[in-house]
Amino acid sequence: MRAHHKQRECAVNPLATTDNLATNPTLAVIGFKRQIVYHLHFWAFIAVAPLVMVQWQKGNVLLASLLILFCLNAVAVIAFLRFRGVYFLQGRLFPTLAVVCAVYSTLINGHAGLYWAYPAAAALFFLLPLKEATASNIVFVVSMSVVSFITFPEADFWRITFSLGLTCLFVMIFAWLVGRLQVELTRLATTDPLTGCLNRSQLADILNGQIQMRERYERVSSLILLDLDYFKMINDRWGHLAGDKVLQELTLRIGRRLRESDRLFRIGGEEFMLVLPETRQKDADKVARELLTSISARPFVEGIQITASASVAEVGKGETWSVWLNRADQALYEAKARGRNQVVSAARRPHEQPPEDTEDKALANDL
Ligand SMILES: Nc1nc2c(ncn2[C@@H]2O[C@H](COP(=O)(O)OP(=O)(O)OP(=O)(O)O)[C@@H](O)[C@H]2O)c(=O)[nH]1
Repeated sequence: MRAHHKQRECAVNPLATTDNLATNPTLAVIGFKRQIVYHLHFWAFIAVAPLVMVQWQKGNVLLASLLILFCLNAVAVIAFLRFRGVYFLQGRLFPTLAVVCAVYSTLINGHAGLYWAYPAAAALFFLLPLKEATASNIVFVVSMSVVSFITFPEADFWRITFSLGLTCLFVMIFAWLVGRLQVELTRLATTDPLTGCLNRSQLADILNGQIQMRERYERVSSLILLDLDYFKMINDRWGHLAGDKVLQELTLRIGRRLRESDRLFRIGGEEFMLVLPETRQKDADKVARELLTSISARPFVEGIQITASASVAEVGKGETWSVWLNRADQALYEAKARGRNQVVSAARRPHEQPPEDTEDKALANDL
């Protein structure tokens, strides 16, 4: 029934994913974006570095200096990504310098500078968020139009304006579709298709996030494991499709009771896990009991009457996510063993004192 511990516990440095496989979809997307930034800066450096010499020899000191800045920024971005896993200056300098260099180079070098406007326009969509890239490109196309109007004959001005505008439009549509595809693929990879609950892919990350809140800010979260009782019998008696509908309705019933910040996972066939941020054991116990009541009180589709068992575990100090989950798992076994349709609170680890006790004692002393 349960195989949580197969999941790897290590947090992966997203940049390390240039060569390794990411352990969850979110890390895969971050790794993908970083690879784009990395390769763009690398190849831009290779292309632009020789131009520094060319422009210097031609006496275009300002343009050569801008290109040197461009190359230094490329080296810094690559180095920061490689060794620190962060963007140097948020990756903003490349687009700015690329646009300024292309405009200025066209102004002083004519067509020789103009050719660089096309890759610069496309690069903006790979480096900036879509809205920012679109706005920057509008400014870029307008600037290039003005420069073309000054530098070239009228026929060339129209050609440049339209061809550059069209290039921007095509890349924008492509970037927009890639963005949508990425959101859709992430959703598909992180959710269970039957119920829409989160699947196990982000389980470790979300539990680790709660553990960090506990360690850094003393914000205590709890988790609930909830498992339907004798679900096999439902499938056997009413069929698999009816079983599926029960799982879907169960998800709706649980969802109605949750807060926006709570997370609902389907971690096994008929086993669910709820992560309740900033919720102490006592309050999570109450939620679990209410959930069991909402499950057993009313029949499901086709009059199917079912109950569930649950366990509740508040995160303990110094616990890893697998230890935390394991405590909840043991308590769920206990709930099943005690006869099902009940909530069992996971035992604290021996050295931990429940904070409620301290509060209660203080209250007793006051009285
Ligand atoms: N309809 C349906 N059934 C599923 C799905 N996933 C798992 N199951 C079934 O869920 C049942 C789980 O059976 P068990 O693990 O024995 O659990 P149980 O019958 O609920 O018994 P206890 O948990 O001990 O109370 C199996 O019959 C699985 O085939 C699903 O997506 N849809």
